[in-house]
Amino acid sequence: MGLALAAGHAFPEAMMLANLGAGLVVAKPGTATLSIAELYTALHGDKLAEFGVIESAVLIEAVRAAQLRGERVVMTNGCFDILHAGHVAYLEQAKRLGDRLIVAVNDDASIGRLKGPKRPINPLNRRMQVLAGLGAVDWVVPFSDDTPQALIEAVLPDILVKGGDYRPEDIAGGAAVMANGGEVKVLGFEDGVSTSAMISSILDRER
Ligand SMILES: Nc1ncnc2c1ncn2[C@@H]1O[C@H](COP(=O)(O)OP(=O)(O)OP(=O)(O)O)[C@@H](O)[C@H]1O
Ligand SMILES: O=P(O)(O)O[C@@H]1O[C@H]([C@H](O)CO)[C@@H](O)[C@H](O)[C@@H]1O
Repeated sequence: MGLALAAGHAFPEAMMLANLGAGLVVAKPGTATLSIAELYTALHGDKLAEFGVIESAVLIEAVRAAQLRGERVVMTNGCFDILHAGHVAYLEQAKRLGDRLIVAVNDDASIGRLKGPKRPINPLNRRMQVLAGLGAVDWVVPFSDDTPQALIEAVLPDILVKGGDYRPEDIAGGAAVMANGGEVKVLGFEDGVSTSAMISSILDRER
């Protein structure tokens, strides 16, 4: 309770935290300690167990809890309109850099502005559903801006990555991640595979 008051919490909130902490400690055998991560998880309950498609406010809480547990959080972003082998290879490579992988996905209007009015082929919910089904992916979060900069600045992952078609200095949000002590990495590139190439190939065959 003293710690909560010293951290600036009001009296009722400090009492609630002290009570929650006491409940956790008495459930342990003998003389026991309590970590901030344990208190945080108890406070936020089931929400932090969520994985898959998630809204940004809940994601930020889940990331903070993961980082308090000592987990390294990796983040990337993109359109992922028609998922292909290049995407899967780079997402698997991304996951191997840490413990958790977040994929931020452009919403439909954002893709229309970026890639033209005939895109996306697949709507946001379907694109997010496919990504969430990959073993390498922990959380999928949508964003509606032209770039994921604001979202990345709020999430502050430990490692920010993009595929090999990017240069580190062109990666939106990279400066904020590095200023926070994180890393920015460009991963491998699977030659000859892209969503646009798949669409062209289908159109050629059907002509
Ligand atoms: N062939 C590939 N190998 C590795 N990474 C890739 C490849 N293609 C795309 N990526 C990565 O996947 C993410 C999403 O890219 P995006 O959805 O634009 O794929 P794309 O196939 O290039 O699409 P489009 O052809 O519509 O531009 C980006 O981080 C990009 O670096
Ligand atoms: O699918 P793309 O074209 O790789 O995804 C874009 O990535 C951009 C990149 O993060 C710039 O550094 C981003 O600005 C854009 O919104 C798409 O997510």
